[in-house]
Amino acid sequence: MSYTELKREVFEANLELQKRGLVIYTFGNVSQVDRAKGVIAIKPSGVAYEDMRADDMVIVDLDNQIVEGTLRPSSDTKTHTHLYRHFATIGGVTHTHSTHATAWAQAKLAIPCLGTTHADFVYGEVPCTAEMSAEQVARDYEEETGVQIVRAFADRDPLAAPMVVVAGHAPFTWGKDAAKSVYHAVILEEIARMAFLTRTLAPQGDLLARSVMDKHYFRKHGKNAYYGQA
Ligand SMILES: O=C(CO)[C@@H](O)[C@@H](O)COP(=O)(O)O
Repeated sequence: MSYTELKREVFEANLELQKRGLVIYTFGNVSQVDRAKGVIAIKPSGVAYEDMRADDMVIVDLDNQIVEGTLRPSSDTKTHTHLYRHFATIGGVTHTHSTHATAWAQAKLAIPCLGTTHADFVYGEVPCTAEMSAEQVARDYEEETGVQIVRAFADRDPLAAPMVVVAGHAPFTWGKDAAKSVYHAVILEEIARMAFLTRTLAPQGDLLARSVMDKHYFRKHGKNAYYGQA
């Protein structure tokens, strides 16, 4: 894929965030990796969606060095590249501050699987990362955000739950490409809203029965050796 094609795909995925109501002003960012070239295209930092053009997307290598572009890459770039380096199967990453997913992140709570809507997309809970140490924050907040996300998936397949809420911050999602990572961001905000409302109605309510979760998730995604550990 040429840089022009990569930037176009990432540009359109970023615009979809705004179309879906997941971001305001300059919040959030989407990227996509070209593993053959060892680069990503990512939204420029601080640029409003309505002012953005495809050529504004910044090409960065996986060591966070700018390869092409005149604008500053997103301030979250190091989190994106950390995920590409550690999750070998992903092709796109999305970060938003969508309201309900961010509320779960700020509450430092994983999003429980309370219904089949959740189970259609995520096997088990949507994890919440552990809080960072003061040393990690001082060292490099964005890189350490990636570290915390990878740690949250130490015993989970990142494709079994292509999303996470970062404690005290907001959600990150991923997928096979930028468009799929945005799709997962839309799904995450909806299941986060449903879980919040469900917990408001029934604070002590039960999780979805494991047999029902298995049926719904495996029907859509198939079963592999990973499952049974979540
Ligand atoms: O997470 C944050 C800030 O907490 C960022 O997503 C948000 O401010 C957008 O930053 P960028 O414009 O991508 O540098």
